[in-house]
Amino acid sequence: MNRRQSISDLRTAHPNLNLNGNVISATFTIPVAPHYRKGADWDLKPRRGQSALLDSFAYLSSENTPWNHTVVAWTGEIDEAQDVPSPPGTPPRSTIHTASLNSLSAPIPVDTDTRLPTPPISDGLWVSKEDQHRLEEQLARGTNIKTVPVWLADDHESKEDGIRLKDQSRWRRYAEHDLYTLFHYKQNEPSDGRRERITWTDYYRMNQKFANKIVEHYKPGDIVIVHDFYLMLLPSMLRQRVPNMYIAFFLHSPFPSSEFLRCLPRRKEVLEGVLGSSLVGFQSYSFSRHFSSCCTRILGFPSDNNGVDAYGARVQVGVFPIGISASKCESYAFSDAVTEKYRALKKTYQGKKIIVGRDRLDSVRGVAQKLQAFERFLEMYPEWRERVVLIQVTSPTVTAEHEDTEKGIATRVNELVMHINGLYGSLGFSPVQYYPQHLNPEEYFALLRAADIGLITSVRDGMNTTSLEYIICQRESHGPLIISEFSGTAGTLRDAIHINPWDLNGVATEINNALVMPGEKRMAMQDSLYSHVKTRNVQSWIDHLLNRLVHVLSKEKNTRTIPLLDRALLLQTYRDAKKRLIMFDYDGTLTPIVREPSAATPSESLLQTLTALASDPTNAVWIISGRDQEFLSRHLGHISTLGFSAEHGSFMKEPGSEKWINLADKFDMGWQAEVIDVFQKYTDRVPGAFIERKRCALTWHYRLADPDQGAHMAQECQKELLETVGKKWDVEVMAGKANLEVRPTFINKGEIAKRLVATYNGKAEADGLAAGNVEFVLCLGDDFTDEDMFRALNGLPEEEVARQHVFAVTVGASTKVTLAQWHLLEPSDVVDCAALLAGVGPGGDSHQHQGQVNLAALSTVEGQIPEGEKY
Ligand SMILES: O=P(O)(O)OC[C@H]1O[C@H](O[C@H]2O[C@H](CO)[C@@H](O)[C@H](O)[C@H]2O)[C@H](O)[C@@H](O)[C@@H]1O
Repeated sequence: MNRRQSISDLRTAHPNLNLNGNVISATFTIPVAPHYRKGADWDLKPRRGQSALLDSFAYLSSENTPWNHTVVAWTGEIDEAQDVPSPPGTPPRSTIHTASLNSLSAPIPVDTDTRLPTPPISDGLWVSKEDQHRLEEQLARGTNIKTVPVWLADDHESKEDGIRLKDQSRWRRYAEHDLYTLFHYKQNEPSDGRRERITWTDYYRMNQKFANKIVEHYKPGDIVIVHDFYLMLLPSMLRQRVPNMYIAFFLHSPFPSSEFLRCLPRRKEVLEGVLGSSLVGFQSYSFSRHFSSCCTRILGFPSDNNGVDAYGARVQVGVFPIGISASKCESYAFSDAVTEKYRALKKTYQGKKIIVGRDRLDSVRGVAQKLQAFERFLEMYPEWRERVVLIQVTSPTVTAEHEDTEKGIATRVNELVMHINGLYGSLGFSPVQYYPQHLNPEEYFALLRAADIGLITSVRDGMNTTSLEYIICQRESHGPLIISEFSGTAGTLRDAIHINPWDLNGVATEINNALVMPGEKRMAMQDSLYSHVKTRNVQSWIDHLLNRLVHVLSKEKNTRTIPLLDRALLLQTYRDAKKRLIMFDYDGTLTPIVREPSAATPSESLLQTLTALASDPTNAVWIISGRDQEFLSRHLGHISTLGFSAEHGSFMKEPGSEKWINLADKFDMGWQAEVIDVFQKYTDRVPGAFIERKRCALTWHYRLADPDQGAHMAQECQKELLETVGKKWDVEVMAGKANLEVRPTFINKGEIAKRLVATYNGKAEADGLAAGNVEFVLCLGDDFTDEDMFRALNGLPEEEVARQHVFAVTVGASTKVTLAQWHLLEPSDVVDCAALLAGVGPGGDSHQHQGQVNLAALSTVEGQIPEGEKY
């Protein structure tokens, strides 16, 4: 079956999706490290690390999948190549034009370059436009992974004829200093925000430049997979620009519990950024559970084990442990060159058992714990002294950001090695053989084959490639794998020996157990691990992630995404209308949701905007809220030209009038006492919960309670109310935003919306309004009580209001399940739009007269937000 056929099969299987077969992978750096040669072809070298991810890219780019694959990534730090330039068009010796999989993604960093690194150029490296194009060409055609580079530089450094690259590592600073650290449960010093403001701005702008590049290349039907903690804002930035884009996010690193994530000052932005995806993937179940629980505890979004309800849309969360390219690893590990080195190693260590460790020099890899456990082992089991050697290879850490902390670790590790060798070594033998260096791939695989035990003691990691490569290398000798339970990989390797690296006695005991384990048991364990690594390889990982995304997308209840409100169309319709009706919900629409209901007060710019809008005699402006009269009168009552509907339609107050009309006065309120009893029972059980007593409706709030307990008890309470009060009285029990509300069924906001349209249609010039029907209806709301208004407006006959004159707008995500036709993201956008109509500036000043607003500039391309507007 060829590619085109497979894609057409996919389309047939998912007719509601518009898949075109393209996959864009957004990852931090391009698969190769480019070295600049002014006026000549770039020198492209293999990039260190991330072998599994790069293998998945190579696979997606190959003929073995139905996908047409492109990688979008930053060039990485660029330095100048130091060899003699070749004439343009002639590939230099070291240029990777037909880079093989092996050289691009060697499991051990391959660094054939022995030259000293070029010193950084203080005023930056100037790269001409022509040379930029040359690299783009080389990456598009010259490698086996089609790559589109993102050029990162300050705007004032990007000129028409080229780009100046200065302080290039700034683009990784926030991710590596703040996110990487915290995600691995390491705490930075508390911050006064000054340093962070700069690094965060770079992080934000870096994500934005990725979004620009992807949107530039995007075609409807493309799938975008965003990788790792460098790009956590990207999913939402893309969603804002192209609401119906198919987006998945995969985190390669661990994800911490909410108790830890809370320490991050930008925790909300980071979580919200990821929630722009339809599917969020993690290495292990505990990381996925932490993420969902952070969304609930930090953002207040309901969640369960399978996903998060964010802004009214479902974001699925899943577990996809990454694998390695097992067959590539195997053929390399059992090549003649490696076998030769393996034999040499075996000879050198004849009569000794070999324990092997290969880690990056980073405190989370647990090298110090490993050495301490090994020392304990030699102490507890003296019979093994001089008969066991630990060969520990430690590659230098990659980031300059952690240089200081990692220097301390290097010293500690050296001290431990010397201490153990001093204690248990002799002139002719050192029990710890320590190699702080990069190994070449042949030596690395030979070592993994020669070992009798693989020992991984990381205190935190997402996925551990060495453990998987070790399993492949032990195909014939069946050496057990001892792995830390804190490694994301441990959960998938059930037949490995799991240890707690903080329990030195436990690790020592397991080393001994592994050494004395009978051959049959070792073989059985190895068989199971080997077949796991062979089948759960990197190819099946990416297939699984993509299949799951397609499944999630096709099962989405709401395959319709709603466009961002077209402000130009809104303003034009507003200007053309002679009679207008504008209805605003309050909480979550005009003011953001906050922890305490009493704290949701209107901002100064909101008050000025509402005053200006309602003072236009052509406008009827109403606040239609679940709030009571007292709250609305206290905060908005001084704007006499506003109309009010309180408690979900129970009370009304006309513009200019002082009198509230009770629409529920004929209704028996006997139900209230019964509801209060039930609410009280749950309030007693849930610390932080409280009852809001209004004149008619009653609300039970649990936003201040533990989110899990609150949500669970709200379900119980709702069930109880439906079975008791709900069976006796004609009342509705509604689950709102961290609340439960009860009100008479016949009263709702939809009835109010219908009533207002009918009333204003009937108003004549005598009432100060133009004769005839309303010619502009704008209705904005955020929760499901506001859906009643949208439903009512959608159901009105054309004779009452023309369809093109109605703007039903929900506040939330474009993927929200709603009856509205448009969306705005947050209350501040609502205030901006209202200010636009009222002809006042965002601060409430009336300098921006209606006639001066440029309609064309307001137009949106599939919901595009102009760059910088949201920041
Ligand atoms: O119809 P609305 O104007 O949207 O009012 C609905 C309810 O909003 C209030 O509660 C909600 O907002 C609070 C402030 O942001 C928040 O703390 C609470 O968790 C939300 O449920 C209000 O207290 C209720 O009376 C309204 O019915």
